[in-house]
Amino acid sequence: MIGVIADDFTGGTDVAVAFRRAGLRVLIQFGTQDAVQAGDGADVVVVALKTRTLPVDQAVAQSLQAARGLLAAGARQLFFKFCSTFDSTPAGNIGPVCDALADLAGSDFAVVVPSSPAHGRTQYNGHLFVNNQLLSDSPMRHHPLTPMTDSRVPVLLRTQTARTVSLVTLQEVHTGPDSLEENFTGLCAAGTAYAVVDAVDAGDLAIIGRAILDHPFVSGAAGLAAGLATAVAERETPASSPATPADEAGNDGPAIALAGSCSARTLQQISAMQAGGHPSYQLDAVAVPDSRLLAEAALAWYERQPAGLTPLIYSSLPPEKLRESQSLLGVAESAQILETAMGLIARGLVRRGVRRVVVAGGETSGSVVTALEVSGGLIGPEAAPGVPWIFPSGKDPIALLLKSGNFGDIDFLTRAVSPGTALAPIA
Ligand SMILES: Nc1ncnc2c1ncn2[C@@H]1O[C@H](COP(=O)(O)OP(=O)(O)OP(=O)(O)O)[C@@H](O)[C@H]1O
Ligand SMILES: O=C(O)[C@@H](O)C(=O)CO
Repeated sequence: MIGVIADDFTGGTDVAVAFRRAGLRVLIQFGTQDAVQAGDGADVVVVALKTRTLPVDQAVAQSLQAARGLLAAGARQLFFKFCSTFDSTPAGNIGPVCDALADLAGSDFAVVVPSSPAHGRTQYNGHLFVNNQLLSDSPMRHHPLTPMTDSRVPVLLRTQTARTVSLVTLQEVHTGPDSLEENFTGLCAAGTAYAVVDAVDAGDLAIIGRAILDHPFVSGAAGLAAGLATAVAERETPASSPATPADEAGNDGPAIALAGSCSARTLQQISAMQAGGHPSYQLDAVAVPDSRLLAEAALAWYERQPAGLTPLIYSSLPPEKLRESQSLLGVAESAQILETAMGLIARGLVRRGVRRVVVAGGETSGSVVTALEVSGGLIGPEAAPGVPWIFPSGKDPIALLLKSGNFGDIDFLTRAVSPGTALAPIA
């Protein structure tokens, strides 16, 4: 089994689905728990954490706890999933977490591969590109928590670790898996702890995947997972077949869309659902600044809806209205009221028989997952690149779709709530 430690929730689902695409059986667990549940014959277990912007010592401690759980559950290889835009600061957390996990795995050499071509992230001569733009020229340079103003991955990593970092170029990758493996052995013998490896497409990542199949510790984004998964599927028959409709029976009942993201794409997806005739209900925290009352009113509205048309409950506002709401209630306060309300609503809806819960927004997803007491589940079909259905292992036979604010095309929400979509990929 490969044990993955992801530094955020949506990164966890992204890496999980990259493994699943190659036919592997993948489980995801949200947060560290007493023990990692490897279930019956999982090929990959992902522990999704929220450590990306925590203080270094906390990020290291949580990552180590997750990794120990994965090793105890039988992981033969540890994979640290960081963001494909190398989201971090000079203090970390990628370098310190890699140092700690490498030591735990007894590894004195590891690859570092941010390239994720499916998301438009590629690396050439150590420079990271986002949709053909240098990382430092991309919108990531304005990120509020981890502004990325240098595109040179080896340089970024050297500020975060005292260990030796080397670059392996695309030309070296193109020599093929056997000579790449020899290259890695030589680098390791010469004292390199981390090889930052170039890759611009899936073929490059498949070569790297073959060369690192037996490394005790590797690090990278979902692109590396795809390359590794290809190599695993070539060498081994997956321990168990991927999720089948039979595994997922019972998940195709009534659906709901819950939107808390105020991103431009989510606003378009909400309009598309409304234009398609789906009844919709807006949570207004300014009029009713109380989570419980907001939730009760929304659930009462839900009970009045005719059967057959999947409703949408949302709090999303366009930027100027959002600013108004935030200035009246406070940024953190309004978010807290609405996130708590969404959690209560999700719980009330599942009690009323809803079986497919589609959520837009990372923070909103976090509060729904917590309110539904979802500790993890089986990764199912992909609704959009990097957005898989999740079939939680808990008591309720539900299917969850957690969508990052900007992910998916305009009709994504409409398609996601259509009957049958949890059992088959959405076209
Ligand atoms: N009407 C509103 N007034 C104030 N805050 C709101 C309103 N609607 C939503 N919010 C808050 O805005 C935040 C949106 O964050 P969320 O992570 O859910 O979406 P996102 O940032 O677009 O998604 P992602 O993190 O996946 O990119 C949440 O905390 C939510 O509660
Ligand atoms: O690697 C990525 O870009 C994503 O999986 C991610 O980490 C989102 O936060």
